[in-house]
Amino acid sequence: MFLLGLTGSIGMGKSTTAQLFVQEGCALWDADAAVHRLYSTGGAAVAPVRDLFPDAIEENAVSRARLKEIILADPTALKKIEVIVHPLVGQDRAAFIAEAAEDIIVLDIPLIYETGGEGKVDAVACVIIDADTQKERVMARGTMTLEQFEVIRSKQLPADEKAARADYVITTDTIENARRQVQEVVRDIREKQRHA
Ligand SMILES: CC(C)(COP(=O)(O)OP(=O)(O)OC[C@H]1O[C@@H](n2cnc3c(N)ncnc32)[C@H](O)[C@@H]1O)[C@@H](O)C(=O)NCCC(=O)NCCS
Ligand SMILES: Nc1ncnc2c1ncn2[C@@H]1O[C@H](COP(=O)(O)OP(=O)(O)OP(=O)(O)O)[C@@H](O)[C@H]1O
Repeated sequence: MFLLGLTGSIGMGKSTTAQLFVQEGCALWDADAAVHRLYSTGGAAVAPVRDLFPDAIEENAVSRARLKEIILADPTALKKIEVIVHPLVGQDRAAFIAEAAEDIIVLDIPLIYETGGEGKVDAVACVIIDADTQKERVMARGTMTLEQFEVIRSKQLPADEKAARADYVITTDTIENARRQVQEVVRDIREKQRHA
């Protein structure tokens, strides 16, 4: 079993590329999706977030809209939320890995370098696209203001630094190109595993 970390800056194409790995027969665990589960009604992050930021709770779930307002108003808020969320995300990931049967498990982890996660995987693939396209794509989603996008981006390691540290770099200019690169990565890993 091979653990491949998939990372990249906000809006550079992690989720889209992750689905291309699934189409090549890889299992996928998604850190952002784990956060969604943790924030939803009954999720393990709801009570600890409520203790710190009661205004972030709506109908017994963590409201991302409220959380974004809080993060924008309070520069220390995101760090406090991360202290709650990241250990819970780690537990979710460990449970997934223990269950998976595929030969390659892709772990979609936006903050793999920022959180020291690279030591827990066998290799890292990083998606990359130029900064103008990144901004256009994030703004086109309509889920964040430019200011919110800049806050998040400023907390992330620069994209070129991530790419320089990664074992594989996937350019997300078109889907077809990204798919070819994903197939190449999968072929390389399966080849190496055969010789291991
Ligand atoms: C800031 C929040 C409310 C924004 O929610 P929203 O639904 O608008 O965006 P989403 O969760 O899809 O995040 C978009 C992208 O922002 C980036 N991002 C999210 N959290 C962080 C963070 N703490 N530091 C840096 N980048 C981050 C990631 O690239 C992510 O893919 C939300 O991301 C959050 O609660 N983050 C804290 C938890 C966390 O650290 N998650 C990161 C994965 S473990
Ligand atoms: N290879 C590609 N070719 C063309 N468009 C792409 C490609 N990959 C991603 N995109 C587009 O870029 C946008 C962002 O992609 P995606 O949601 O996969 O990014 P992400 O890195 O997962 O984002 P986030 O960090 O915010 O979770 C989407 O609109 C998607 O359609």
